[in-house]
Amino acid sequence: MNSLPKALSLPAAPDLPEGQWALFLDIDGTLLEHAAHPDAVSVSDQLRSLLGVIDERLGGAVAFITGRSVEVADRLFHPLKLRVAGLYGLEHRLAPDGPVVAADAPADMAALADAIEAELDDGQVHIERKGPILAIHTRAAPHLLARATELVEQALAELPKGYRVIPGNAGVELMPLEAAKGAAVRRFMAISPFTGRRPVFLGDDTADENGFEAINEAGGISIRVRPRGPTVAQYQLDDVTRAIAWLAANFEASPALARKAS
Ligand SMILES: O=P(O)(O)OC[C@H]1O[C@H](O[C@H]2O[C@H](CO)[C@@H](O)[C@H](O)[C@H]2O)[C@H](O)[C@@H](O)[C@@H]1O
Repeated sequence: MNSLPKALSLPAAPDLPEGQWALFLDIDGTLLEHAAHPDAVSVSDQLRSLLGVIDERLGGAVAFITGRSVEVADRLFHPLKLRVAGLYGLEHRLAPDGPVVAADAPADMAALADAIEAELDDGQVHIERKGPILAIHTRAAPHLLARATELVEQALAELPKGYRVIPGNAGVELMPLEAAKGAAVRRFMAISPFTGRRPVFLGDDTADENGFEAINEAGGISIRVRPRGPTVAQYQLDDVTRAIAWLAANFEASPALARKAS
């Protein structure tokens, strides 16, 4: 990853000029407010319907790029079904009704998860087992974040090469190197209906930085929601509410933007 600039104050995301756009969306912290537990988030009917309209307006050039699995993304947004790169790109569904294709991922982390859980020995820490990815959520026990990070770093040192640790939002995740949002964005940009369009990516986390890099390289627009640390994103939006309002203003409501759709 490029070295990140120190500046935290970015210009606010501008209104987009007329053009052929492709839209990539992170889910948690970007479209959905954070909740105490990963299962406690909810999707409003308005958001579901907004995304459905945008998908139609952009001729299907819309994809979730998320750390959630494709299955969980589908469940959250049901009955809306979009294109998705799940597990940070370790799996993807390139067409809404197409198959979910999974990378040859390294071994399941369940045993490691059990060991870390036993070590933390605290009912308030939630360990999310996502097959080859392990997420430790300390939102309900912030005092355990440092210890959780230490345990995951120790596990990383003992694993074969090919993994990395990424800070999450109120937690930490251990994942294979192949799990990278930038690669997921590039995969979509190489196929219809994304190819030839200018990409926009909204994300809010450290794991989104890699996606922002791919977007910047492609001459697109990278937007970090509520930036709290260094970022390569070009623009910012202050919170989830503003991110959704920006999406609506740029891709749904404006008659000028209706002309942008394919
Ligand atoms: O790439 P994203 O779509 O942003 O997903 C990142 C992770 O999001 C989820 O965890 C985060 O959101 C939870 C619900 O608000 C919150 O409880 C947790 O503290 C956050 O870290 C999800 O559970 C992870 O699997 C995703 O990787």
